[in-house]
Amino acid sequence: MSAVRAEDLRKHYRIRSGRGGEDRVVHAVDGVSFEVPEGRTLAIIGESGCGKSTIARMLVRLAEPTEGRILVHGTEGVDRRAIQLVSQNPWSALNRRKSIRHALEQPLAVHGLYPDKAARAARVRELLHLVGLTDEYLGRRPGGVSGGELQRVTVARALAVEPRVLVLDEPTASLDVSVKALLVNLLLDLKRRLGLSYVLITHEIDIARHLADEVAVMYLGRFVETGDAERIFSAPRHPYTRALLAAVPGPGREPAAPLQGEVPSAVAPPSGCRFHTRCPMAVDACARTEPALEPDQDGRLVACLRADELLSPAETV
Ligand SMILES: Nc1ncnc2c1ncn2[C@@H]1O[C@H](COP(=O)(O)OP(=O)(O)OP(=O)(O)O)[C@@H](O)[C@H]1O
Repeated sequence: MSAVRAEDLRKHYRIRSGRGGEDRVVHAVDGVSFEVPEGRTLAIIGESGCGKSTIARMLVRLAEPTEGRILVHGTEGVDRRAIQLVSQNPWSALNRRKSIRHALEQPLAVHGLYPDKAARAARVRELLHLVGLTDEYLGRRPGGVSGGELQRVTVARALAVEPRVLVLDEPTASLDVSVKALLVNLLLDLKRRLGLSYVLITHEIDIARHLADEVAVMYLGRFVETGDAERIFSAPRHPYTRALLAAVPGPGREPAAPLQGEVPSAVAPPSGCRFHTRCPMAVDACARTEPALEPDQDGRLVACLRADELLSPAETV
């Protein structure tokens, strides 16, 4: 059974114009489907504004899908213990005036877990140790702890209710380069030890490279390429994936120029292929016909009218 299954998810936000004008509709997520096998990590990557966080919010039921279904371990109903969110900014996720002990006790109290005082205190210490912190952090407040340590606390807090899936929304984005790798290693370790599955949302390609088993590349509310992480990172096929990866320096390789221009408005996405306005490979048909995600010969899915012509550089040598 899949840890997470999303079927044709959509989230449209209606923005009221007032004064008799027409309402506008933001197509934040516009028909995406995916599965995360148990014990695996799916990374959803793409530029800011493509709809990644909206998917994260729907998965943990902070936002209701406009259409589509979400199943967590086969169950469609809301089970707030089964799937938990770790968000980007630990400072806004935690109450500055309360101790770390309080931050870890709170979810236990909300869900009525460990009602016995001594057992609850032991569980709080256990959670802290799980993320590599010692008892001396219990009495501290968020202000007295570094960013990397604080993000560990938010991970511990998410784990308090024993979820089977974590949604990691830009978990390392607020951290210094030197501590990003430490958090990545902790996440890998926890996944193995606790048998967790992850949905990782990130624009940091390096982080996705380290954590992901599978990748979904998102552009303006839709997936343009999905499949095995190793294959996609070593031989990206969709022009958008290629542009995203080319902008990241690799071993012995200078980064290519970043993508030109901005992601167009999700209120009126471009016709045909949504990426055609920025795509170096676009032909006339791309403005008219929206490409479907089609299987490639190596098992990934690519949504590009020119996919057959676009053998990746690694394959052309
Ligand atoms: N509550 C909302 N009301 C209206 N529009 C929204 C709302 N939340 C998100 N959007 C819009 O939906 C689109 C997708 O936003 P989302 O935050 O999911 O993208 P993202 O890829 O996660 O970007 P970021 O990394 O900047 O968070 C954007 O155009 C955004 O402006």
